[in-house]
Amino acid sequence: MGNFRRVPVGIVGASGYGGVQLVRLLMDHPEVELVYLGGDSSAGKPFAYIYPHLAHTVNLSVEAVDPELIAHRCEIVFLSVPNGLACQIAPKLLEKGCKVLDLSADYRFSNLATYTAWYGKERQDSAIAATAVYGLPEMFRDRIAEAELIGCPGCYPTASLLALSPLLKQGLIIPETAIIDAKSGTSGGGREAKINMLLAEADNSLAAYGVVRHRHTPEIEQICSELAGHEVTVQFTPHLIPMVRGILATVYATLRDPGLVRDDLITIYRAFYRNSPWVRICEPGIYPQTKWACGSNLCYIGIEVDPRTGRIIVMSAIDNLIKGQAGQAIQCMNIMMGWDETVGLPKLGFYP
Ligand SMILES: NC(=O)C1=CN([C@@H]2O[C@H](COP(=O)(O)OP(=O)(O)OC[C@H]3O[C@@H](n4cnc5c(N)ncnc54)[C@H](OP(=O)(O)O)[C@@H]3O)[C@@H](O)[C@H]2O)C=CC1
Ligand SMILES: CC(=O)N[C@@H](CCC(=O)OP(=O)(O)O)C(=O)O
Repeated sequence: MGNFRRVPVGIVGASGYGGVQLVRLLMDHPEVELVYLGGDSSAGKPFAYIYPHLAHTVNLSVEAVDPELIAHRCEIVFLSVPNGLACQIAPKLLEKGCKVLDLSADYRFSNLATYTAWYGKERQDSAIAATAVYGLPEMFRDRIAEAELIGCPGCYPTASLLALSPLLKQGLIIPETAIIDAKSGTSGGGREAKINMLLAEADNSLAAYGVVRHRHTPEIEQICSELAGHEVTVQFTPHLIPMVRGILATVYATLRDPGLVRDDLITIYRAFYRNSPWVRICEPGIYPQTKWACGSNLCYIGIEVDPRTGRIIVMSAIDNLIKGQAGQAIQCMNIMMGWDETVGLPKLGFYP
């Protein structure tokens, strides 16, 4: 046998929806060994007690969060905790030499004043935040490869930015005309009990929320501005839809060149994403469904052009818990470690 060694990894927030996806995916990842699970109210419980369906594969218990102990055991740490906590844990782990992937919003913003304005928390870690890289591999693969700290994107920003990026980077639309109409399943709200996520509240109903003030707006605008090379504002409206997993973002924007037709745009998107194994551009006239992406790390993109209005309509479907959260974090880990970015990630969804 050779001297093959699996890299020890840990998850803080293992009991949550992001945490349980990470556990499932990392247990099957050929390059890593899951050695630590951390949490707050679940600390002290066997993971199999929280998720009995994984009892036959996971024999770890959830432990209290002690950065000293985590850094002693792990080389890579995933933080899947509510906003405002990772910025208290990550600096200690980085100081001890860990690579850190934060699934919350704490390290997504290059300007911490924007974070404080939208998340209401003052920060003391600006030097460390300045080293963080936004974990959208399709846009920032080279930076991710060099990073020690990743601020993984939100689920809506992932779907929205994969739809918008080719248009902004290549100057194909008037940026300020971009409208993002997005729908999410209820797992986007996490496992913690909330009244609006009760079956009786969410089922058989559909409504917008966070209209003109959802905190993903500045995150989407930050990346759009970087891609366009100037300050961009977008209109973003999220909706809660009665299903468990999935996001569909439908993006509308006015084309600069009204002569462009659907097939031109499909060719442009295919070229843009030719080295991105997790983005699939649909055939002409095919529009993606969230069900296609369910359980996989894929983002499906469908494209249409309306010659009457001069608008492009881009439809982007992901699994919010995989490409929108845990899968994308693992994709980033693969890139940071120099592994193929597809390793250990599901290529096929569940259908129907
Ligand atoms: N759900 C989604 O679709 C997406 C979520 N995100 C982000 O990912 C992060 C995790 O989300 P999600 O999995 O949905 O959340 P959940 O509510 O399902 O889980 C939250 C986790 O955080 C842990 N936690 C809470 N407080 C503490 C604490 N003080 N110390 C240690 N652990 C703590 C909880 O542990 P315990 O049970 O032990 O208290 C639990 O495991 C969030 O920042 C979220 O915004 C990002 C993209 C998509
Ligand atoms: C349906 C639902 O509630 N979705 C969540 C988004 C989840 C997410 O990506 O959150 P973070 O940016 O905080 O990581 C919301 O709208 O707040």
